[in-house]
Amino acid sequence: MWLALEIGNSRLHWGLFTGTTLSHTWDTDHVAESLTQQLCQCRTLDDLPPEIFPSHVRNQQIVPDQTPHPPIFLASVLPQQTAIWQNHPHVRVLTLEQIPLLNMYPTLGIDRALALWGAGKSLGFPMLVIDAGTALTFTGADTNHYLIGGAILPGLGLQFTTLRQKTGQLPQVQTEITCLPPRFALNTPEAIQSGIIYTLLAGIKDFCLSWWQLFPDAKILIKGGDHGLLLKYLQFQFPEIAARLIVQPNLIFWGMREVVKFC
Ligand SMILES: Nc1ncnc2c1ncn2[C@@H]1O[C@H](COP(=O)(O)OP(=O)(O)OP(=O)(O)O)[C@@H](O)[C@H]1O
Ligand SMILES: CC(C)(CO)[C@@H](O)C(=O)NCCC(=O)O
Ligand SMILES: [K+]
Repeated sequence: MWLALEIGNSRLHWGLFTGTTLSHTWDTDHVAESLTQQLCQCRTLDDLPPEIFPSHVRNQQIVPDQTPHPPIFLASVLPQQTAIWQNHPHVRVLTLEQIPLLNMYPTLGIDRALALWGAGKSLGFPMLVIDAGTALTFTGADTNHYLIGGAILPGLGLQFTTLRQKTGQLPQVQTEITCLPPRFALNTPEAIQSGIIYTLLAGIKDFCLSWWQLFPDAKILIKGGDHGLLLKYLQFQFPEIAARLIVQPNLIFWGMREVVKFC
């Protein structure tokens, strides 16, 4: 048994594995340093506090009582959080060197590399992964596992938030709406929704088409906290693109499973 921990920009993503079987996933808030010190004392899974091992997972009773604390394999894009966790006796920090993708550059985010590796190893290369997280990223590799590259932009939530924070009179607007706003809007909330959502959808479409120009028929997978919303909007606006995207929220854990096999 082992735990997979991805430290994302907004929150922590956990996976509980038995060998190569991913039995549960859950998300928690980032933890304070004081809590990780408490975590270092935990000897069994049951000792873990509910902030880390929530009751809805514990109550599944997938873990026998007194199960010794399993190793935690950690992938992080937050150096400060990595520093807090790396002294934990059960934590093993994963690095880019452990991922067999070719042509990686030194500052590539490990979340991008792992998601791409997990996707490609499971469903085949060439592969493009769209991660609709705090940041929205595109990351692709060819048949030879050679990183073609990608792109990084502010994610859906961040676009709304920064617009409010960096202007004097723009309000916070809902990111979740039931139907698309009018393209040419006559009120502020809908003007913001129109601007962000239509440009984001056009951008995603354009990246997908460019990918299929390079690799016709190649797969594109989508993950991340905003994948559901974006896919819903895409279905309204570009249904033929939406129909070709494959949703897989657990790509990072698939990537970690591939890498941990060899640890
Ligand atoms: N329960 C939730 N808590 C936080 N964010 C959520 C939640 N549900 C959906 N989201 C959306 O998910 C986005 C963050 O995505 P995700 O949880 O994949 O982030 P992350 O992994 O921390 O970020 P990243 O991997 O980009 O660093 C936010 O824009 C937010 O709107
Ligand atoms: C782009 C993010 C923030 C997405 O989580 C992360 O992968 C990261 O910090 N990447 C480093 C820069 C890069 O991937 O080129
Ligand atoms: K991510």
